[in-house]
Amino acid sequence: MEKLKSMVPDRLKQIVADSNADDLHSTSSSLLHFLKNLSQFHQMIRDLTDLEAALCAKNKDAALELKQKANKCYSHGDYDTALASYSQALRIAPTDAIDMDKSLVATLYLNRASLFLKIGLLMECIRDCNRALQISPSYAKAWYRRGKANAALGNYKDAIHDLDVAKNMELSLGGKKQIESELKIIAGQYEGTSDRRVQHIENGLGNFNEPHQINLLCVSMPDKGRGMASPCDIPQASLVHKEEPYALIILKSCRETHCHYCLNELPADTVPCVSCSIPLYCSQHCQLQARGETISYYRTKNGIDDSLPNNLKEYIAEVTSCSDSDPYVECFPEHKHECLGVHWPAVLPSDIVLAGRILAKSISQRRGSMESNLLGTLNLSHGYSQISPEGKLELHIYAIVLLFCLQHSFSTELPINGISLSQTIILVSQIRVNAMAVIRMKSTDVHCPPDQFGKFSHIGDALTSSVDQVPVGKAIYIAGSLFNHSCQPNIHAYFLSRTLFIRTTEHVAAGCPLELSYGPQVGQWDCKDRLKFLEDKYLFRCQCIGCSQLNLSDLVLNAFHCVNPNCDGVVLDGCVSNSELNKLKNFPGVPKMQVDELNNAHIDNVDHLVLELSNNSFNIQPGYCLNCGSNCDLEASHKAMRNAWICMERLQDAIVSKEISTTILSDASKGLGVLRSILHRYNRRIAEAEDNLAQAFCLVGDFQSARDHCKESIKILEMLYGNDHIAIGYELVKLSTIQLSLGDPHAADAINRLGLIFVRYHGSHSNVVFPYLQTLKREASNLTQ
Ligand SMILES: C[S@@+](CC[C@H](N)C(=O)[O-])C[C@H]1O[C@@H](n2cnc3c(N)ncnc32)[C@H](O)[C@@H]1O
Repeated sequence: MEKLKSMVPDRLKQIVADSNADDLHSTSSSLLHFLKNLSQFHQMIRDLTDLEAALCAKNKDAALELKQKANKCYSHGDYDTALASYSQALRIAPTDAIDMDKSLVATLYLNRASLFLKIGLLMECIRDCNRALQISPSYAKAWYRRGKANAALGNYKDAIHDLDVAKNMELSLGGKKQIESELKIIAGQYEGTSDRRVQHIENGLGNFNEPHQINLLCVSMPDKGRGMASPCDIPQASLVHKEEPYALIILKSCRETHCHYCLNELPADTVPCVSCSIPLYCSQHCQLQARGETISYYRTKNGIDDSLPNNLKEYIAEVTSCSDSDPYVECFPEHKHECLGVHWPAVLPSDIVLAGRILAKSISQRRGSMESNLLGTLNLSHGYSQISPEGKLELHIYAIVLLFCLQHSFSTELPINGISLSQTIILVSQIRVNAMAVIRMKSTDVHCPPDQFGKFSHIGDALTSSVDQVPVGKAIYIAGSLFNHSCQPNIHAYFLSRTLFIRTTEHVAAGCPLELSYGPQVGQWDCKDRLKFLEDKYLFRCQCIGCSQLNLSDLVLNAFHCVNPNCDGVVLDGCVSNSELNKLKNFPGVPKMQVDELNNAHIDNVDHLVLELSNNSFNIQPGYCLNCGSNCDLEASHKAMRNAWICMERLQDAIVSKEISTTILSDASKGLGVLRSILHRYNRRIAEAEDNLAQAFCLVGDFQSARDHCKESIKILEMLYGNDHIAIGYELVKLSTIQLSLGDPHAADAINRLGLIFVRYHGSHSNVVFPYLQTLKREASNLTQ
């Protein structure tokens, strides 16, 4: 890309740099004309679309090699490597490949099923047997393994059926005898037990039904374009919006860990794409939705003996039909056009591949050339004119490259000309402004990751955990795109599988705008950092209340301590004070801060500040205490802060490597002392340092110190975010697990409080979004019993 960009003549670069949304037709045509005459451009397209050169095509020889490696590791007891190798072999094995008279894919599923049986992953074993049987219904060994796993699950009736079928399919006399003796044992176990049948369901999308009856209003806002507003008073934690994505894509960083369709974490029994080696799915259901095809399309000859009793024939039919839990929902198979073994979808940036999915959907829905009203249908805003000259050139080139790649799937249905190119450029600009980051909540044990059953391990009596938000995908939600941003949002967006849910986090009065955060929030960053982020990433200058009116958090978040030891006032840095002054300039004459807010914040001696505010003569000067006016040497303070922070960075590295030495810990504790002496007591860095020390003390097993630091961190965050913010909920997870480790009964209060915060943000979905909540509640009730 960089090379192509550098080859564009300056004259053309200038034309593109000056372009606006209305003349893209001509600028893109000029660039297309130039690139079409460039051999390097054609080479790049060949590299991206040539089947021979692609790394994503299936490869039988490589799959066989991996199968051998996996078998060897399995027999040597190296189960982790064996599992990884079977899964990789499945990923690259051509679906129609035959190995020793059997479907290679069916054999690989069976071998992986044997491994799952060995390591006790019984449901995974059964699912893999089902997959092998869907391809080869007369595969005796697959019926046998299935029977063993069913027996181990206490699912005796099915186990007997499985082994009965296996006995009928087995050709060797010795094999038949062995199965017979197993059958006798299982029949003995079955006698006297009540018939309980474990459901063999595939992984797949859950059903998250919760009705929402509020029809929101789409209104026009003077400074933000269209936006959503409430037609009536809406109570806190109400579900106000639910939507499936128009198009969605997984982030590159999650390709190996999350399902490419539903974006849930991958189980051990991953299902690969049927015709290329890129996507991994959690189930055949997801594979089918994404590709429109599953392995059952590659079924070998049935080979079922007609003389089998009818009940067994019915049983075979039931098992070997597609065993997905959810019926196939007719939808656009979003990966199909990418799935030709070519590797442009793996190489191009996610938003370009997402644009490809939207274009492909539009072509296949209309079965004709790209409709001129595609963008009208989406009706999304874009910020093309605000994009930098460099960015505009890149967008032009990507649009051309994408259309050439897509033409391999759609040929004449997709003409490449000024019209299609200008639409693609606008489409990518719309994606940049409107795509939502799909986030998953991830709980991590400070000591070890959860085991394969999702349980958290205990080290001694310690159970210490933290919660992170991990972006896993990007998606366009058409109605969801109409919600504007606020750094002090009153709604919260979250995702279950692919579905977007939006919930109020406070009572919203009729007519009020409903605004969510596109990322930055008051309490997390100061105003200048939030404005910069939103301008860089979303191309707009934020007009939300947090960025236009003074608030306590923005003043103290990055502030220094007053040099006067008796004063608790705020000393602002140059750039912070500029952005705070801008708020006053843009909104003169309005009392910006509530006296209550300041009093609640327990900042002593703030009367002076409040007085000046209400007189509209508020004077913010960098380096001067807002309370007593003392001057602080900002340069020296910065230097001292940087030095102290070096100790904290060493501690952070040690936490990552889990090697905490006494020296590193004591240096970091001293560093915290320095930070406390130079930074304002509600400076966010102190909270971060306290949190780092809490984690480090957890790791060395000093839970009392960990608890003290965690509490200090929470006190600061409460000041910055407010008491009931989700950020406090995350910190309470840490605090409560430390308290549980100590047997401290206050854990129950912390868990109760965090439960209420999670309900405020996720309503009835709290336990689904954060399954660990139930574990915590159980632990808390054990403690109080
Ligand atoms: C996802 S769209 C939201 C809907 C948009 N207002 C519309 O009319 O389609 C994002 C765009 O809305 C506008 N916007 C959203 N939040 C804003 C805010 N806090 N301040 C200013 N503009 C905002 C910006 O133009 C931004 O690029």
